[in-house]
Amino acid sequence: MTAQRPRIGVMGGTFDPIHHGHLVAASEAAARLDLDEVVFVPTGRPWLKHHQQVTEPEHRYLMTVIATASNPRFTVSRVDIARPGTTYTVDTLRDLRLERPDADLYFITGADAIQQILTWKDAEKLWDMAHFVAVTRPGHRLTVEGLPTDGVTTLEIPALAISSSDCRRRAGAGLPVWYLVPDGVVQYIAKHGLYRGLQDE
Ligand SMILES: Nc1ncnc2c1ncn2[C@@H]1O[C@H](COP(=O)(O)OP(=O)(O)OP(=O)(O)O)[C@@H](O)[C@H]1O
Ligand SMILES: O=C(O)c1ccc[n+]([C@@H]2O[C@H](COP(=O)([O-])O)[C@@H](O)[C@H]2O)c1
Repeated sequence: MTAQRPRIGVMGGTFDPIHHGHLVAASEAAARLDLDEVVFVPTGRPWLKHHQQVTEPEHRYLMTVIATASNPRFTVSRVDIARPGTTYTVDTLRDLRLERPDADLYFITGADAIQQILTWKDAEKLWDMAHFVAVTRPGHRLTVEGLPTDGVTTLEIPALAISSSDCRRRAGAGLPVWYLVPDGVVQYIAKHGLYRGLQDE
């Protein structure tokens, strides 16, 4: 009998900060697609967010570690923050495949991100590197029109109308972010004074 290849979810994001919407997306994808692990990959320099100020990678990485620490199936990778220059998913998947040649990768994206995927660098190469899991997100229509049908699975997940930009705005305005992000992340934001005095993006 041949051993089954490990099934690894990849949750890429800027995570500025990581919030419960990200965690529910990863948890639901893991349960429904029978994933052995979900690797969270904080971006280094996300090119589609060049119009906004992005918190330094080490803070975003540490918040992601704090948020995922209690889940034995969740891990965090430094591949994107360790690579100099702009972050592209084609490089993320190449690096992860080198680290885990034995595994099948499932890249998890929200409805907003999947809509843009054809504009991503080397988009045509992505379908051979991973299977894509497009999850529902409040305020965004989930459509996979024009994408290869065998390359993408759509998944309805519990709706959490949370965004990192709203969390940043709230923290900047002195409003609570309790229960939008994990408790340890609330404390990390306060400890390091993140998003304080943030201008409107
Ligand atoms: N509430 C949510 N429900 C489902 N998916 C989400 C949710 N929030 C983010 N995602 C998905 O998680 C991935 C990473 O998102 P990202 O780190 O950019 O967070 P964000 O909340 O969209 O940030 P920002 O508000 O700064 O744009 C993307 O694929 C995004 O679509
Ligand atoms: O490869 C690209 O060109 C590309 C463009 C935009 C976003 N991505 C990836 O999509 C994931 C979510 O990105 P974001 O900007 O919504 O946080 C993250 O892993 C990014 O690296 C990738």
